[in-house]
Amino acid sequence: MSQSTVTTPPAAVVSPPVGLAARGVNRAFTVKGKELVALQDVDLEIAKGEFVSIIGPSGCGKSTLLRIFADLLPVTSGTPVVDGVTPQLAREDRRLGVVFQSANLMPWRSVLRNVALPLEVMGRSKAGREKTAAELLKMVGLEGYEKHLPRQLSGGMQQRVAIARALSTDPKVLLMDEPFGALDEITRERLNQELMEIWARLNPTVLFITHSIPEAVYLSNRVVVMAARPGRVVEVVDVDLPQPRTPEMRDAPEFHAIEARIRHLLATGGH
Ligand SMILES: Nc1ncnc2c1ncn2[C@@H]1O[C@H](COP(=O)(O)OP(=O)(O)OP(=O)(O)O)[C@@H](O)[C@H]1O
Repeated sequence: MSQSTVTTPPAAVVSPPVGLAARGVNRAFTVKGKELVALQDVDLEIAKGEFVSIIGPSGCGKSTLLRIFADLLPVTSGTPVVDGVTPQLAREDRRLGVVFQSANLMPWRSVLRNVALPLEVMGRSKAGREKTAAELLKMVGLEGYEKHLPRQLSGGMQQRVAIARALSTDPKVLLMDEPFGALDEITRERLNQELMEIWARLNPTVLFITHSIPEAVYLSNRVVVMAARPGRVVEVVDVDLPQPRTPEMRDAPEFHAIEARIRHLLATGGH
């Protein structure tokens, strides 16, 4: 083969590996005979290991998009990609962890046995799954609470258990739907900090839904701003702040400038 026939490698080889992607994703619902467009032409590429938040008004399709990635909802058209494969494959291969606003713990199971549940379903040995669960509980700051029942924990502690459970299968992708939305501001900021530490340590791809602009800015590499009717992406804002994030950064002018940009996009819907 002569030099002149050597071609450059295809783009797929040189572009960063895909953590999450939506390619031309549409999702409609029929409500009382009328079509409701929950997501219109959503295009999004999130690299492996990136932390991306979604913010937008109620009904703009944030949860719909997350549910599509979680394989809880099919698309009407378009292609969702999770860790390089389909949502279904990613779920079956246990590459996905999901955390919702409500911890959804089993009330009769101890904290340890709640965290170990996905591993139990996978058929992991009792000793193995309890060891993993205990390590994860330590990581989320709940060492010593293994034998407690969920009702004996505060809301913030219950969400920590839910995060530990989502991490139990060592997922490559973590989908979080307003996980701290029901918590008070102090607890929320503490959990933001802990989540940052977990992310730095395990480096999963994270998609995080929030209604809080400071939370989105503090946690993320990028913030996806959405608008409603039809649900669509308005702009993806880069958060050009150094890592690791520290609480003092919340008071920096750069932080406030990014917050102001997002607030403007939310107010105008990008117009
Ligand atoms: N299963 C469903 N059947 C009919 N309509 C639905 C269904 N799920 C969502 N929708 C509609 O799709 C739109 C987007 O809903 P979605 O829950 O994704 O919004 P959201 O941005 O997450 O809102 P919020 O911030 O209030 O949680 C809304 O108008 C909602 O009513």
